[in-house]
This record gives sequence, C-alpha cells and structure tokens, in this order.
Amino acid sequence: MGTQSAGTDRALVALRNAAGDQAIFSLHGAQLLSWKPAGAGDQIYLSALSPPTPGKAARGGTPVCFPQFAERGPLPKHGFVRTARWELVAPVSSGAVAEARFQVDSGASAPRWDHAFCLVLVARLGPGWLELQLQAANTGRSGFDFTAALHTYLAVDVPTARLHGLQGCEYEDNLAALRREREPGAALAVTGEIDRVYLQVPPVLRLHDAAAERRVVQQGFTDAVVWNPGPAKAAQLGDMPPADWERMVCIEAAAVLPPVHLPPGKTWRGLQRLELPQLPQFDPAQVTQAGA
Ligand SMILES: O=P(O)(O)OC[C@H]1O[C@@H](O)[C@H](O)[C@@H](O)[C@@H]1O
Repeated sequence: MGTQSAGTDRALVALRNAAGDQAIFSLHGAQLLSWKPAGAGDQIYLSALSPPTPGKAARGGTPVCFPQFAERGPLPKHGFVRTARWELVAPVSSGAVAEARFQVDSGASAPRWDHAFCLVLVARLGPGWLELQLQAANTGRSGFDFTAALHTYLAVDVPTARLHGLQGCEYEDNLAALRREREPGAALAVTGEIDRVYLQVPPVLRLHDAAAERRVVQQGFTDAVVWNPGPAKAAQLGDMPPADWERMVCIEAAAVLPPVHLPPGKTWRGLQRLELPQLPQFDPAQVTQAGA
C-alpha cells in the first residue's frame, strides 16, 4: 500500500481495505481516479485520453474545485488546487476502512488569490463505500469567501441512467444564462448536454442504471451539480472519446450558492460519500423448487 511513482512527476496512491475494495488517487490534484468495490467494476469514469499529468486535471475521477467553482470569479476555471501537487500527510492506513489524507496550502495559490488556507482531503474506503471529506482551514488573519465542489465523474450507462432525489429542487441552468427552474420529475434522465447547479439538495441522491444503483451522499455541501457534455461538447473537449458522454455523468457535491464565508482560524468541512449498496446475495436454499 502507499505511493507508487510512475516517472518523476506522477504519483499514484492506492488504498485497499480488508474486504478487497480498492481506490486510486493521483497526487496531482489529490484526484480520485478509480474506485473498485470488491467484486464490482470501476464505479468511476476516467477518460482513456486523459492520463494524470502535472498541471492538468484528468478528465474523470474527482477533481477538487477550490476556491472557485467553474467560471464564477476571476480565477482559473474550477480554481487552482485541481492542478496543484498535493502531499500525502500520513501513511495510508488499511484495515476494515482504509484511509489517506492529502494536503495542499496557499503555496499553491495563484497570485490573484491572496488568502492563506490549508486544504485537507480525507479519503476513507469502506466495504462498498468511498468517502471524500474536504476540510478548508483559513490560516490567515482575515476572512475570505470561496466556492467549491467535489466534481465526481460516475461511470454509468447514460441511456438507462436515472437520478432520483432532486424533484422539487430549484436549479440554475448554466445552459440558459443561469435561469432558475425547478426540477419537475422524480427521475432525471440525461439525454444530451446538461449543466445545472441544484440548490439546497437533500443529503442522498440515488443514481441507477441497468447495471446497478449507487447512492451519492453529501454533508456540508449545500448544492449538487449535474453535468454531462452531451455529444457535441464531448467531441470538442479533446480529452475524452466523443462517444464517452454516454458512459459518465458528473454528480458534484458543491458549495456555490451562496459562497462559503470562512473567518480566520475557522475550518469548513464538506463530504461526498459514494455507496454501492450490496446486491442481494444469491441463496440457493431460497429457490423454490418447481412443483414444491
Ligand atoms: O472542462 P472542465 O473545466 O473540467 O469543466 C467541466 C464542467 O464542470 C462543471 O462543473 C461545470 O458546471 C461545467 O460548466 C464545466 O463545463
């Protein structure tokens, strides 16, 4: 367990728990790249055209967006920590729940963001679940505002995928000049490009497709972003195979509206937890015999 270096500027961190679940992170951005619960395939989408590279967020996994979500401010899109080198601050632990802690601080700041902070990402891998907790500490002498997201790309079969839990929530539609709408239906299907910030969402969303149901749980983050580039934008991105828009959907735990105000000396925490509830085990004793 621990850090595997692949070349001088790329480092991967592997977590494995006693049940055999596995997760892989890159120190570039402390970005989750893969989550394979024991006996299941990878639940995380990662573009084959976008390997972890210094200074660039991979297209997939979970980029950490901080201190700015998207282009809602003067900083680079989604802030600068997703492209920064993070450090592993403690040995990776294993056991029933494996844990790793990654850290980056204001040394990674763009010159335009003059605030002292320390960010920690705590990753915990349990049987059938993976939790990412973002801790943002203000280590300076004055308060600041930030927006943030854990920008998770879930691997799904988009044509059969439905997202439950957002009915009645208000959202800002990034494809319609941030117009406010309210989600009318119980099951949200992705039929093309979608880019919405849902406000004040419930703590549990459920995403199912023909293969499985996943639960996406969040705390601390008030909003959830649903993003898929659709076929036309996917073809323009250049870092994902165009047809892959049908293999992923981003469900992002986000703190966007309003921004978080963090006074000096305080720490904010937000988490996203991905769960793959166990499928009922096949029990031959329960099979009703024909004619019984
Ligand atoms: O291509 P990027 O910078 O990783 O961003 C991907 C998408 O991320 C989403 O969170 C935004 O809402 C979208 O507007 C954006 O296109």
